[in-house]
Amino acid sequence: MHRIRSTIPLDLRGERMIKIENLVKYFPLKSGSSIKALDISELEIKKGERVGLLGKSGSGKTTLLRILRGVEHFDEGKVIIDGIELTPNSERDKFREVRKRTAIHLQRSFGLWSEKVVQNVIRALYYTIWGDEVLPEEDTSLYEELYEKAMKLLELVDLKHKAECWAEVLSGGEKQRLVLARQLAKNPSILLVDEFGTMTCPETRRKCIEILRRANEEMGVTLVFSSHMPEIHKELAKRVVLLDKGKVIASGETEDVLRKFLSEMEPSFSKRSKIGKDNVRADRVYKSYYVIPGGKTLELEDVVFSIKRGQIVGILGRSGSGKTVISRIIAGLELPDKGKVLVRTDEKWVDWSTFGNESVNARRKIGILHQEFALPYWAKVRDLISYRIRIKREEVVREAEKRATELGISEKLFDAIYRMTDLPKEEAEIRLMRLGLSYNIIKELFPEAEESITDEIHEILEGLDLSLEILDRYSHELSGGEAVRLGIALAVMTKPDILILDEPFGDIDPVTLRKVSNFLKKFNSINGTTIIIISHQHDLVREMADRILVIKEGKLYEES
Ligand SMILES: Nc1ncnc2c1ncn2[C@@H]1O[C@H](COP(=O)(O)OP(=O)(O)OP(=O)(O)O)[C@@H](O)[C@H]1O
Ligand SMILES: Nc1ncnc2c1ncn2[C@@H]1O[C@H](COP(=O)(O)OP(=O)(O)OP(=O)(O)O)[C@@H](O)[C@H]1O
Repeated sequence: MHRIRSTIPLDLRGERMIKIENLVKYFPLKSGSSIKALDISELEIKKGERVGLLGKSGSGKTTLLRILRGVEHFDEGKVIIDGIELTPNSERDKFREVRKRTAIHLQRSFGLWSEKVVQNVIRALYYTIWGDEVLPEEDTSLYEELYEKAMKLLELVDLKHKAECWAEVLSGGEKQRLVLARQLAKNPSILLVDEFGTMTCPETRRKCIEILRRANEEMGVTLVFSSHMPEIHKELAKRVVLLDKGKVIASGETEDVLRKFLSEMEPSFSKRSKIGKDNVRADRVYKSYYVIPGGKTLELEDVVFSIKRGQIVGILGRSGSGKTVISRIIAGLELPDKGKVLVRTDEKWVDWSTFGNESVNARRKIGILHQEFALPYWAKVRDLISYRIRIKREEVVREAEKRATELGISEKLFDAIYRMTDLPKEEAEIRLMRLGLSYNIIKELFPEAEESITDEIHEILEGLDLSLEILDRYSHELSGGEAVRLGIALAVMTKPDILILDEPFGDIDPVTLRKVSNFLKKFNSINGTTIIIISHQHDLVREMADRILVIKEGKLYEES
């Protein structure tokens, strides 16, 4: 291991909180082989330290955090966490004990209750006392006491104003802060945080950094976090540990470790795509959401813009400003309350509010990566690719239309069903249920069949720095960054005319990110694809985009 000068202040060189010795972790794969995810000979973290974990996607950060949380078993070595020694043969009780002393905030996984925001925190507070996430009866003194404490935590994470909202309707960044409030409610000795900054706007990110710093300084919580964002390490870490293929290869002062890591970055590709005619138009779009209780959550007013073929357009705005909503309106997955959104594919303008064959044809040319995308857990990567190719292929759609006619499904209903194929499965299920249908209708209309994985698809995977070996893995056998890159691959491999990427950079380290942004710029240059990117990584969006649109207080502005 390369030791870099450490600047931990003397007063923090206190008692040991975590000690790792000769830790080895393998993941057996369904295919029969296995992956060595961690191989750490030695690592020690003191009580009260703030340690940042850095490393390329797949280097083992999440696995290490999960082991420290007591939810992941390992194969060799010893890990001592707050005085509790874990080995591969430790009894379950030991792992349970570790879980009582730690709290974790996982990447893109919110695990929230389908209840009011404040009740989510009340449950976490209840857990600290009784070890179960129970919601006490309202109108009891216990409920009131926990309510008051929960409101203080919500104030700390700047969500007091959303206390009475249902958790589902929070934006990505708001959910992230709610998760932080829930973890702090558990009053842990060690707080483990996996990629908290990626789905939040710079302002919320600064707030989260402040929350974590205060939890560390005022509550004495030892903080171990992973982040792909150099600025988060600079602002929050007292020490950075660099992982590479499961090994600790450097540990020490933030600037030094970052410099070592970033030296691997490839040069940026200069984009040179041809810009064509308009192919997206928003005409005086209005959209608002209300929730009961909670009131108005969004009011977009008089949104007007057009985008040309071949342009890369970034959409920026604070957390909760409506970026995801706009992207879904562009994709025809939400309809405006007033106004129109039109897209042009195959030289024809299609208004998403008119259901029918033309909109089906346009949908074939749309690629979308959702912010809260989740790959089906048990699916093999190869099968996910086959499905995505089929669902956008013209002959397959024409066959599906014929089957729909035989089943008495109208052209308009077929379009409504086909739109669901661009939504995450859980959401599609809910929407289909509202139409009186089940998800089986999609399987019936689009029967499974194996597609060949062409050289072109191999090139896409490799361009996104994904090894072809993942084709035979299951989606849950991928790291967070590998899953997002697969998500991008699935969105681009059908060569859409319009590609919408909602937070595609979140879980990716800067070195891999450069490869991904270069890949997208080359893809845009070669295919003339219109790319709409929503991301809180503002510098990168500005570097890639031809234009920037900003949403502020319900209005959309062109940045000059
Ligand atoms: N179906 C819905 N019902 C009620 N409110 C909603 C719904 N969908 C979104 N909202 C609200 O609209 C606002 C904007 O949400 P959106 O997800 O577009 O934000 P965002 O700008 O993408 O934020 P982030 O950067 O945090 O992801 C939020 O306050 C959210 O609570
Ligand atoms: N459940 C699993 N089954 C099989 N392999 C896994 C599993 N989870 C992770 N891996 C593999 O173990 C290695 C380490 O993964 P881990 O998620 O710890 O990486 P990471 O550094 O957190 O990556 P990222 O930055 O992409 O989130 C990767 O090669 C990954 O593919």
